[in-house]
Amino acid sequence: MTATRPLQPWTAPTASDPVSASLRLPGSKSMTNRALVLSALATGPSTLSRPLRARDTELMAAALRAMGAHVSIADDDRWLVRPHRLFGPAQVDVGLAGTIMRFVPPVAGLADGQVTLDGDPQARTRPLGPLIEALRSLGVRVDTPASGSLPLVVLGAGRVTGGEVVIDASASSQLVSGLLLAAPRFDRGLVVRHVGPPVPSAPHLRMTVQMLRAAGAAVDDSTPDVWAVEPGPLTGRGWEIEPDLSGAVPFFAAALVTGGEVTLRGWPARGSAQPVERLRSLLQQMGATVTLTTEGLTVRGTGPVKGLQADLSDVSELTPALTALAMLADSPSVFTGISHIRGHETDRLAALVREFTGLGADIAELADGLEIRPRPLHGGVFRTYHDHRMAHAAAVAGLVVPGVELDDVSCTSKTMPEFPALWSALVTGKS
Ligand SMILES: O=C(O)C1=C[C@@H](OP(=O)(O)O)[C@@H](O)[C@H](O)C1
Ligand SMILES: C=C(OP(=O)(O)O)C(=O)O
Repeated sequence: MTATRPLQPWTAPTASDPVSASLRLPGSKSMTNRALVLSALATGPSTLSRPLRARDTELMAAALRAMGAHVSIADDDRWLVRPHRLFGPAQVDVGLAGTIMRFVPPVAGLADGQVTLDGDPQARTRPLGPLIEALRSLGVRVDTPASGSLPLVVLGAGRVTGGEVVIDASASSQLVSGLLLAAPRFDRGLVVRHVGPPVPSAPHLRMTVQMLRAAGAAVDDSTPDVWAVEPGPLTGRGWEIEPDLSGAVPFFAAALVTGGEVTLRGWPARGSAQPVERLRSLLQQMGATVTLTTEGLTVRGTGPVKGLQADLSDVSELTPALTALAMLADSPSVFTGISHIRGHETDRLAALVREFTGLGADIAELADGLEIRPRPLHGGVFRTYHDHRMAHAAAVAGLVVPGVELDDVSCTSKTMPEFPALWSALVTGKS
């Protein structure tokens, strides 16, 4: 729906020295967009401190505003949300954001009137059908094309009865998160039961439950694959948005491949909503040391990068950056549990294989993952397919492979518009 951005070709800078940086990175996309939704559904005003300002979050703010919420994002460090009765007609541009296309339709069901959602061409191919079916089974009227995806029209009745719903959420955890975030406002609350192959991204589901509880909702997630949300008010509150751990991973990868050191400042001393222990373990297995001090979260490269055999289903959005690391390792890697990332911003398994093969890599697609046997790479064109994390992967490889030419780096605006500048500063030692 939004005008297409002009492509921005970019040559990934090569590092001649180990990187050494202490960075303050933008806020978490996942936390910012959950906080915006919960705030719009609350009984009183909320603030978001240090939110992420990027395409995904600005479009979420616009979506909620289009449905009647008062959302002010003028101040970079403090966004304000004043809830208001939700109503249509409203037009929502989801861009390429999974969080908008999966979190907004249940909210639209609560609005009084028609809400139309559409997005980038690639958004129309991302899995949405199970959520639409779930909403229909709850009595929400949703019109879609025969493909069962975007563009869709939610004919909100101003209320949703709620009850119980069965869904196959193996294509994306966001199909469950979207239902849960709006569920306290359903007349009877909601029980979501997943039936099918495993739901990926468990830490994101835990984040959904944690943030719902922080907003005053009663949620029972004690039975695997079942989530029960009581009906009740959500309270307005002050949300402290943590720095984005997934966005930090390419910077940490830079520490590994150059034998340098990167500190992510402003990391919560304890109690993060993001899977930091899991990341720590993965990076340590690849040869890093990871320490948490009062300054922040520090990753150091200690020698050669080591290959990794890992099921990445819980942290699948890290696959592109970890694949770049694996390319530069001293032994093979196998990543499994990530068949669903074929439905991310692009088919990431196919895209990673195609583009790294073009740089000379030995990389093969598995039924549910990737196999990488490191060998010397060479420069060349690397297509990013509108996918911010493809750009991150190319940037990591480019640190040690001269001449990695991205066809477009503007896709990083999805979650970190400042990525090219921050990356160049990291490499030139000016961060
Ligand atoms: O809920 C969220 O904020 C997210 C959930 C995950 O989606 P999938 O379960 O589709 O992988 C993750 O990959 C995405 O980047 C963000
Ligand atoms: C899968 C991702 O995004 P989305 O929230 O659009 O699903 C991602 O950021 O890696």
